[in-house]
Amino acid sequence: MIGRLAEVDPVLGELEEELGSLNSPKTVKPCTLALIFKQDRSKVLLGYKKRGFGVGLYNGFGGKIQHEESALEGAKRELEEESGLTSEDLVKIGILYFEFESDPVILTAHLYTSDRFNGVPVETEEMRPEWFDINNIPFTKMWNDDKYWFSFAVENKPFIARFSFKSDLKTIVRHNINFVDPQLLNEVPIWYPKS
Ligand SMILES: CNc1ncnc2c1ncn2[C@@H]1O[C@H](COP(=O)(O)OP(=O)(O)OP(=O)(O)O)[C@@H](O)[C@H]1O
Repeated sequence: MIGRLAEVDPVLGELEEELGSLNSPKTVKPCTLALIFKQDRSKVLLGYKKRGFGVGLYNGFGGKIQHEESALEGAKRELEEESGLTSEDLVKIGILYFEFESDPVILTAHLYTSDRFNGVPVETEEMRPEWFDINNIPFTKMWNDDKYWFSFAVENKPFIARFSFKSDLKTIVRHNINFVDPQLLNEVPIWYPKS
């Protein structure tokens, strides 16, 4: 049977098959990622990661989705934990699949944006928040995939993308990006890890 992702692109279909197969050696790590904009979208809030995966890089706010939590619930929780902000208006704008050479884990990032939020950004143990002008995003200090998709999030163009990294976590050996119907973003399963 052809799955929802295979309908979009065969490269995503392979991934869907691997993640959906009970015998697959691949395992998934579902994460969230939230980008908060000023209401006129002139600035975006990024966090400088002080520890853990992606330390030393600027990124949106997010982390692992807990078992049985929805992606949206996880996105709201992680946003609050890492930035001190709350938002009732997170809109899903993308799904990113990341693979790393010689690593069976496929990291998925469920990407949300919002230009309405409550609170004032606070520095936490994990992140130091900073507003950036939308025309001056610090791509050289971010994950290398970000420059490929960031503008689509800013412009509200729903997409699904897949990136394959070398084990240096820097070199992208293959990538593909597909614009999709926004409805599809909510239909693709989260594929919680098997145990
Ligand atoms: C490879 N290219 C990448 N490009 C852009 N963003 C990336 C990324 N790879 C991971 N991310 C994001 O980085 C955060 C990790 O979150 P992080 O909190 O460190 O996860 P961690 O496993 O430690 O979970 P806990 O927060 O402890 O639950 C999470 O938002 C995830 O979407």
